[in-house]
Amino acid sequence: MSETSQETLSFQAEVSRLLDIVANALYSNREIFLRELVSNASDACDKLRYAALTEPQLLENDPELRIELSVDKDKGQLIISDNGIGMNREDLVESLGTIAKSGTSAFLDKLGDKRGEVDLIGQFGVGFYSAFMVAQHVSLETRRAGEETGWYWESTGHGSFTIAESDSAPARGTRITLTMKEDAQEFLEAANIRRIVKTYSDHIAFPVELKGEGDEENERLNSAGALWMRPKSEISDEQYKEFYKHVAHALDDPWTWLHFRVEGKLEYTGLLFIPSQRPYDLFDPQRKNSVRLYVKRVFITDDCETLLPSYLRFLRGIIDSEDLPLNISRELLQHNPMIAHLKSAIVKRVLGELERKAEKEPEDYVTFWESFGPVLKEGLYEDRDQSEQLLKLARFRSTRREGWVSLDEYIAGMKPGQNEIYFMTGEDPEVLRKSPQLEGFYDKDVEVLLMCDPIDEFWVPAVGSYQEKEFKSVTRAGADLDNIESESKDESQDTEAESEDSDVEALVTFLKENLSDKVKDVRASKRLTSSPVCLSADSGDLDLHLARMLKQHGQLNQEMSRILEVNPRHPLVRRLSEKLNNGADRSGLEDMGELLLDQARILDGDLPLDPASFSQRLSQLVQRSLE
Ligand SMILES: Nc1ncnc2c1ncn2[C@@H]1O[C@H](COP(=O)(O)OP(=O)(O)OP(=O)(O)O)[C@@H](O)[C@H]1O
Repeated sequence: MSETSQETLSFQAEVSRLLDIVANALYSNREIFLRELVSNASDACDKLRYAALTEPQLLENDPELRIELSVDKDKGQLIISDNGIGMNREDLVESLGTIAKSGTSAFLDKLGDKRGEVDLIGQFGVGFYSAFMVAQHVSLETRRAGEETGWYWESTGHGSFTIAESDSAPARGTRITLTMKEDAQEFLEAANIRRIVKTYSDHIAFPVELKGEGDEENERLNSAGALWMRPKSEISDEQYKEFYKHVAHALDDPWTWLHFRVEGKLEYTGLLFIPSQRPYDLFDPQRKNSVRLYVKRVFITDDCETLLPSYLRFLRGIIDSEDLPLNISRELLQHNPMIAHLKSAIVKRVLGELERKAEKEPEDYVTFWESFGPVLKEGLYEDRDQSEQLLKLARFRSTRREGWVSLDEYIAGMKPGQNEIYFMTGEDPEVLRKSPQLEGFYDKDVEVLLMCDPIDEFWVPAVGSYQEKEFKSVTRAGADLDNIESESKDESQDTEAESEDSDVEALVTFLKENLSDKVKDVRASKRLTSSPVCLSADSGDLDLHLARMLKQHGQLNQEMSRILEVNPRHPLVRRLSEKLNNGADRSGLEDMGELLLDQARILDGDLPLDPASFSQRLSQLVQRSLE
């Protein structure tokens, strides 16, 4: 390196934290560092091949792209070279000093002291930095294709790295030298290197070679060639899994994969994976789709926004087209009608496969749903053409079952006289289960779906119905249980209910007058069985949970006026009613009315309208009862 240009730079704070984790207690199988470095070298070759489509001279002097591993036992070094795209100074500082991934800080915070957790770090993928699991010193010489200046980079992984111009960098591409830690000498053994490459990197599309000693020829370690072009029968499950880890930069096993070839007017091959673990940034709006697009085996981009709908953004893998033009820009490619065609074909295939899984392996399907259901549901809102099929695939928590229920199962279990699909939204199914609004539904054994993903608030109104059955929120007063036949009750109970209603009529009128500025209406409730009161929304009004969510996010300023339902069968309500009918002191009853309303608000997860007055009223009440 040339001394004059040498500079020492600090790693971004997140990188330092990550390196600390990586170097100390990361994976039980450290050997995957080699997979990561070979994978990067292969990506670098892919990038060069793409760049050479428009600038063929970049490949001119050295057209055979390849990756070479060599060992210097005396120095305890493993060297990984590629003749791919290489890096210039900016690339080096950007790529090997910072982490561009969004949500890194949040991720590291989450990792906290659970440092050993392979699962978590595996979702994140540490790539190049995994070299520090086995190396005490990492140096790198590189020259970007088509550029004059070569660069040197080195670090021991503690806080900083050094960068300088280099005279000895390869003519093109990157050479990484790992000086191994004392306890990582085993990775200098040819037998181990052979085994590791065969295990993890056999599918790499470029030759991976082990440099021969002295005059010996290089030894080819992998099969090379695009894995997805081989017939399915020649690919083992292990090979599929390793390929997934390479394309997805993941450590988990895929939940399933689809490998298909389509011939005819448009020809393409696809190898798509559904991960088994939910990536940590699945809901990050910055997150990109990462199905890689190839044209005739040439990698084009892993950022073709129009190739997948965003509700399938959990997919990983490749699509390799025979028809797309090789030489158009990535931007123009996005809008090529063939991409739209590919997209709809992928959607059809993936949803078809999910339907098959749901039917044939329902238990396994549920594990998929638990990871990716909330994302798939975005499709209900975004892609109305698929909503029928997506609704078929959706699974829900419900009041009547422990596990998950499909809409078809729900409909099959509907009660005589029930025409609607009842649901309730909230944050936690267990809290919802105890909601007073559900009492009447429990009483008549009518199943209610419990929806707890934020997206549920949006797709339900957009979709409206399934199999001609409308979705109806139980928090709307309109969700009337009168029409549904009850198994436990007979006609005489209905007339009884009517007389109960008329008993509390005066109380209802009284509360209406007194609370007119705080509620829209007061009604004798048909649904409450054990709670004295609850709030509900009028049929045209915003659902309770949605209104609360919007308020939290500053999207709704005013308080929505609600309906107060009182339970005519509850002893407290009946007692109040009697008092009123017997001409009791009205001001005491007014306080009671206020307390009932606040109680309903609390049951709904809200604060009393005026906490100070609430507390005062409550104290007075307790005091009186003690006297
Ligand atoms: N051999 C190489 N040739 C050219 N560029 C490389 C090479 N190795 C790494 N890089 C650059 O460094 C970047 C960071 O690599 P790193 O392995 O840390 O992350 P990644 O491959 O982008 O993603 P992941 O962390 O998911 O593996 C790469 O995106 C690439 O730009």
